[in-house]
Amino acid sequence: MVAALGEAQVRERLGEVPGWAVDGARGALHRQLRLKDFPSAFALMTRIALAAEKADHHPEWSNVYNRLDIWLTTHDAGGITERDFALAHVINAMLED
Ligand SMILES: C[C@H](O)[C@H](O)[C@H]1CNC2=NC(N)=NC(=O)C2=N1
Repeated sequence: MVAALGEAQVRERLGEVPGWAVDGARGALHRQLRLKDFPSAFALMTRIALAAEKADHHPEWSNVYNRLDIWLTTHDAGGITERDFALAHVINAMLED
């Protein structure tokens, strides 16, 4: 089991994952994206879903048309862990393609 990172550790590491912020109320990393349209948003969600399943680490998210909100938190640890930063990195890399 992975341990939740402390608040200071999380803030220190935020610089590694541009675009992500801490959502304190949810105890999660949060990023909001606006894609070109719904197919673009859903295509990205499909890619994220496959990567998440492979890593056995799954996002919380909300999609409205071209907007996608993603929260990364580790339910087993009750907070933000290395696994959330790892998935944030993977998502950011997808956005660079
Ligand atoms: C049994 C399975 O490995 C766990 O339930 C995994 C699945 N995906 C998960 N995803 C997230 N975000 N947090 C978890 O703690 C988690 N746990």
